[in-house]
Amino acid sequence: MARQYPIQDYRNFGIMAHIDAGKTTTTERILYFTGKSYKIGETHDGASTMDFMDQEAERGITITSAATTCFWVDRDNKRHRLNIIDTPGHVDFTIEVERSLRVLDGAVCVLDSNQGVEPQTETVWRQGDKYNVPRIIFSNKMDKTGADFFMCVADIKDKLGARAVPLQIPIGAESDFRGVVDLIKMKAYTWEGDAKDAPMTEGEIPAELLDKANEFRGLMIEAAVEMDDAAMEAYLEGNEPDEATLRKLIRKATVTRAFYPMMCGSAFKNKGVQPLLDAVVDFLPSPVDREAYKGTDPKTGEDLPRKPSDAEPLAMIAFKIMSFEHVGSITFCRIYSGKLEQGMALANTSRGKKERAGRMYLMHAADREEIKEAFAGDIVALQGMKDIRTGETLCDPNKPVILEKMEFPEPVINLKIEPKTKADQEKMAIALNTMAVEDPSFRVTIDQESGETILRGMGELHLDIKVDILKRTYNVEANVGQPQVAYRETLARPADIDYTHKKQTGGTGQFARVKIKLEPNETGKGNVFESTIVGGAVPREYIPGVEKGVQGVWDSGVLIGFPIVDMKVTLHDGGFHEVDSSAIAFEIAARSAMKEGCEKGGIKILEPVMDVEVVTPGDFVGSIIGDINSRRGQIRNQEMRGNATVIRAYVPLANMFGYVSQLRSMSTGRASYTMQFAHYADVPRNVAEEVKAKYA
Ligand SMILES: Nc1nc2c(ncn2[C@@H]2O[C@H](COP(=O)(O)OP(=O)(O)OP(=O)(O)O)[C@@H](O)[C@H]2O)c(=O)[nH]1
Repeated sequence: MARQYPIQDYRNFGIMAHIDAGKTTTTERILYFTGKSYKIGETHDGASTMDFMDQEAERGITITSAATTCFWVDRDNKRHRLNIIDTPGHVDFTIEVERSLRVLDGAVCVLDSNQGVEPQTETVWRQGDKYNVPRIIFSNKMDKTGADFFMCVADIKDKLGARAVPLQIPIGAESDFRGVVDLIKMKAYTWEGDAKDAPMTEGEIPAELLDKANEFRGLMIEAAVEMDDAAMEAYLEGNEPDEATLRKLIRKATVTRAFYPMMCGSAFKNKGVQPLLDAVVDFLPSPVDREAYKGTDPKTGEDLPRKPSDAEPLAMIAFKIMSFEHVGSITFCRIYSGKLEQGMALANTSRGKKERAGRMYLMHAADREEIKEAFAGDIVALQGMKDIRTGETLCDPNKPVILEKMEFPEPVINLKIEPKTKADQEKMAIALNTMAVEDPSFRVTIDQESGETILRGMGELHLDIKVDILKRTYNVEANVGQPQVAYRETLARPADIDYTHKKQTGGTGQFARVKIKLEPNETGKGNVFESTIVGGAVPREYIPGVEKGVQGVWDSGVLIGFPIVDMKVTLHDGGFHEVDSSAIAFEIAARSAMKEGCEKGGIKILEPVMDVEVVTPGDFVGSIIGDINSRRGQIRNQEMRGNATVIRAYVPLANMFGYVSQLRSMSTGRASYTMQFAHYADVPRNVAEEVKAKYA
């Protein structure tokens, strides 16, 4: 069967926003208007269709990024296939935002018209910049008290340094918000009442808005004609581009990110959503509007870009793995090139494994549709993949390629967890394994010495939710410890060690001698092991044993039991015994040499430092700054955002526990904060003593 929809008519897009700007509501209205969602669910009453996990519905935030397929008919009666990728807005889940941005072609950035650009709007905006994602801005909540569209336009320039070009202006605001003026058509679109089935009525622009509409239409046209010399010339001669040309120019500007079209409405009151869908189709890129996707040849390491075409060999990225009741694990993939058919053999080139395409689905908001084949540009859900992780490439085994990888941040918080019974122990192991596969920013480790299970994640809330899932979805009874900072250890000074491991107790003895040099590596460069042995002082087959010993010490740490980072180890000499040497002997020797070397060179403790942003009314600035200082924080800057003050600071994570409630009580609940991992830094001497006393 051939493809049903030309790739040019696909729109793979996401919706991004600060928490509570209305992303979920906007998504649901889109699903309603595209005819796929039959019931409008409100986020906070648990009936939402996108937020289908209990934990999300209860907390009223979106954690998972589900992909949803729907269709929109444009003004020429052409059906377009929309794949919506939901992205969460909470800082603890930036990883979800990043992975969504990696696989979508465009995005709608939802603002709260009363708040303008909020801290997380800024974060997701910058992430969008990182992945070159074209965007449309939707100024939502125009019905809310204090809603101000023009403030939002200015805010985007001030805070994001981005050029927003309104394609609409609002008709009324706050409780008087009635609709929008379309500056391309120069018509008014209004909705009578707030019902979801209220018809959209086209009419003339209200007289009192005509001047403003003309002013903004002028600005829009000026911005658009910059995209084309002929159009610019014609415009300078007094000829405005016609409607079709204007759309074409705006599309070009959007796709190349010359500017960001700006729309407005109220998702909640069902106003402005249909024009937003028209804009998605008119201006956001289709898969073919983006450059060829970067890839490398797994054998040669050479560049091997893949064009968005069915004629190219199959290549896709697994961007999300989720388990569903009765179905098991589902792998969401974006097909970049080629055609996928049921039963096809696949290569996971990132992992060097074979897979087979079993059942395949298109996911709609509440149901799924089984399909037999899929094409370049599609987002498909595959059932029954054997061994795959987020970010890995699946492709035609005869035309192997590895598509560009995703970056995952290191977890900064640890949580000890202890199952209550033996039965819980077994359930927990299976559950944690599934959860770690689903979320690459969540890791599980078993402490080698104590045998304890440690959950590692991006923040308190992140791990809180994992524990919740464990208890409720998997029915595991467990005792949970206090969240702990994920410290790191690193070498202070170089050290050279000559170590001999010798044992002679009946039977075969053990012998291994290693000479290793330990050096601090550049910050952030990670651990490196190198062997410069040439003359066979350590036979080649024993070198992996040495590396294993070194790695073991890196993993377990030597001072406080946290992993060692940024250390370079060079094996440059050694010795062996014809009979008594073995890989194990060399591993033991390397381990002891490492411990001796770390002691000689000295170990420093590193702690994660967070980039914290507090938004507060002016009255509380003094006490908030005082408090940050007392948390060993370092104020970076302070500026006004609307009528609020924004304080940015670096604060050690260790001193951020329970900050929510402290901030709340300092500001009578009016200040809010967000934070994300910034970097690791040396722990001051007095604090190091405390940390040692606690963990050593
Ligand atoms: N007045 C008004 N309220 C809205 C509008 N859109 C959404 N809301 C409300 O704002 C709140 C947050 O909306 P959500 O859609 O859950 O926002 P979100 O951005 O998905 O939030 P997270 O999932 O937590 O990131 C809810 O109480 C909505 O009912 C709107 O257009 N006008």
